[in-house]
Amino acid sequence: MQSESHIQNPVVDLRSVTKRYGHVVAVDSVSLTVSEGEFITLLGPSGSGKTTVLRMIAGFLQPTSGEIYVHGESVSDKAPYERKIGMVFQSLALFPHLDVYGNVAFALKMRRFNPQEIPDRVDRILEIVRLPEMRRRKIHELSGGQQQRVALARALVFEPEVLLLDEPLSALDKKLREDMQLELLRIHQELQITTISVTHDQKEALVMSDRIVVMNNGKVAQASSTEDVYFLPQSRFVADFIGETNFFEGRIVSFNADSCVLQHQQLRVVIPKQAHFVVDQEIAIGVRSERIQLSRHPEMLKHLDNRYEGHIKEVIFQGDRTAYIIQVGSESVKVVEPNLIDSVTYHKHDEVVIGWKTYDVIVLTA
Ligand SMILES: Nc1ncnc2c1ncn2[C@@H]1O[C@H](COP(=O)(O)OP(=O)(O)OP(=O)(O)O)[C@@H](O)[C@H]1O
Repeated sequence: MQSESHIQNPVVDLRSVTKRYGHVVAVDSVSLTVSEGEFITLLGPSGSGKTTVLRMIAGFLQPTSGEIYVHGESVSDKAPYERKIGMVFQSLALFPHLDVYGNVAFALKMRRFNPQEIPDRVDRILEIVRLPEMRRRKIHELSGGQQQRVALARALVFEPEVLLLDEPLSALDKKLREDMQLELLRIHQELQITTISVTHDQKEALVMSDRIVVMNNGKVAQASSTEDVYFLPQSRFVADFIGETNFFEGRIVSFNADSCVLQHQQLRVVIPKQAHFVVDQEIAIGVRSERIQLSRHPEMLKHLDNRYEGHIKEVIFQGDRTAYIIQVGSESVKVVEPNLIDSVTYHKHDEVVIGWKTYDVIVLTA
């Protein structure tokens, strides 16, 4: 799935890595190359194998088969502390009896840095995570966001080649999590450290990453740039996991110049033509909820290739936007609109027309 063309200076390279626990295949033949300075995120539902991949890279777990390389060298026989990898866990794992300085310095002492170098190194990294004045505070005297920064400083202070982040922001409330995402981005831009992060929060993955690796059942479902994962999902799983998508399955019934017509029950949908399509072929398509236009007046959507009449079945107010469930024949279609005025535009039972352009249709290949 991953295009090899953009890979420059590979830092971490997983080659057909599998991890089994008895009959459970936690990670199933994952191959992935991470370039120097890249920020990639492993994204997927609970149990899809994200943490297992990260723990194998860190050296806390051994692959059942396959090989992991860091800077071209196999790391199979290296203990975690020999791998030059910094890691921040969800639990942070800070030492409560040590102050901020002691926690950060610990990472250097453990790696036997010259004691004379330690104070300067700690001070430099505390500047970068913006905690210099907190040096002598105990961990319980810090806010959640500040503790997060200490954990990050401890993972970065020995200048690792790779930074691994295992859901480090998931315990924070939404506002703080968003602030810390930007903070992490800033630090990543400043240090240019190759980073592999794990999350099941799609927004976090989209905000932070250069590339997203979507995992499902221990396998890589798609590894692409953030924009491609969103705009060009390759499978129903990816289109469903990231963003909100309406799916239709049907048969191709006819062809036009650069489009063709899919029959899905009573709905005829004009979709972009692909070279391999033939009449009667069964395919699945998706249409993002935010791409569907909605109006009370059929003439307003006259210009769209795909137009259907229906009525509002449900209104779900979400503050900045409203989701409408619209009954179109026997189908329920979800449409999302931003709230641009001080009231919800449509109400239950309203007769409406919905529509979308041919190129708003995502053809799902898998
Ligand atoms: N020590 C273990 N023994 C048996 N099965 C395990 C073990 N560790 C993980 N698994 C299984 O391996 C699979 C992948 O687990 P993993 O923790 O990597 O998933 P994850 O995507 O990180 O999930 P989450 O988002 O919930 O942390 C799951 O089915 C899990 O139950």
